[in-house]
Amino acid sequence: MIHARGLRKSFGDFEAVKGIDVTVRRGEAFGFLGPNGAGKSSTMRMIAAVSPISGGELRILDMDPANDGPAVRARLGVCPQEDTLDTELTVRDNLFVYGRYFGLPRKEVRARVDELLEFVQLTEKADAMVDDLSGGMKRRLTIARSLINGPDLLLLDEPTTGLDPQARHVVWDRLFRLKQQGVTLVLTTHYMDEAEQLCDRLVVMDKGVIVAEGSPLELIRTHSTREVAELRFGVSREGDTHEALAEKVADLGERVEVLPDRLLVYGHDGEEIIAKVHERGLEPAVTLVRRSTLEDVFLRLTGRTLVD
Ligand SMILES: Nc1ncnc2c1ncn2[C@@H]1O[C@H](COP(=O)(O)OP(=O)(O)OP(=O)(O)O)[C@@H](O)[C@H]1O
Repeated sequence: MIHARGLRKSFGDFEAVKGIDVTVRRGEAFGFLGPNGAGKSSTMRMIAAVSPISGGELRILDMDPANDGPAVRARLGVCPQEDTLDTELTVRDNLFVYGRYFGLPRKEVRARVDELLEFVQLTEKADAMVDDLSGGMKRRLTIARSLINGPDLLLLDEPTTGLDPQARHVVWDRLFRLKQQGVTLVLTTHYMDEAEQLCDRLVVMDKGVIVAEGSPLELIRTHSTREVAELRFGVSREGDTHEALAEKVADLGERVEVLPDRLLVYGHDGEEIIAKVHERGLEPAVTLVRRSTLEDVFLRLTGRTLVD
């Protein structure tokens, strides 16, 4: 579905995407995970055939977006990061008008609109104006709009950014269903939980390059340990900076990370690590054992958290 080799994007002297290789296969959910400014949106815009590539090679649906832009775009569904719904139209008309842009016959669009409203659970809002919808509903409407042409490939740029937890789960549920229906999904996100929930395979991007690639599980297995013991210390005694505390527990795990508010000790058995911390007379105010996540992978590979 997507084949990119050495793909680059520059804005003047600034190189936002520095030669990345990406392959997306039919039917998979593929993610670009990375913090703000990693180059995810720039990549997505090239894939959507709306931004010319600055270098390398890119084929979308076995076509060249530079020469076959309209043909590529006709087979894509695009859910952009910003809300681009038409506020002067009703929910139903937003879909109807968009469907007509693709040259679909009226009758066919009408049936498709009803089907999509049902799918994104907005049938009851069909005649409401867009401004009267919640953020989550608007996002679902944008997803419905991106599906109007029955796309082979659906591109979603940060599909749940700005939504509250419940609204995010509803969007995830819909995307999950699309995946089950065999739609190829390509999404960008800076939420590691979103990447873990939805993506079969993903690349971790930072500063325009790909720093890791694989399934969420493979990435975690390759770049992190099974468990993580989180230690939060209260007001520390003189000399007990986080760095000093980190040294005192360094041998308890395979690796220790120092964050502004806590220490992360990576190892096989988090409970055992915490027991040993106590044995040494160190008394963290709060402890937590959890499994490793993609956030830990990112931290390992870049020395920063995704939120940073
Ligand atoms: N049109 C543009 N002109 C100049 N610089 C740009 C342009 N678009 C993006 N950039 C720069 O390219 C870099 C990558 O931006 P991009 O939007 O691709 O990142 P991102 O990973 O999608 O981040 P975000 O989550 O903030 O969208 C940033 O430093 C950004 O400032």
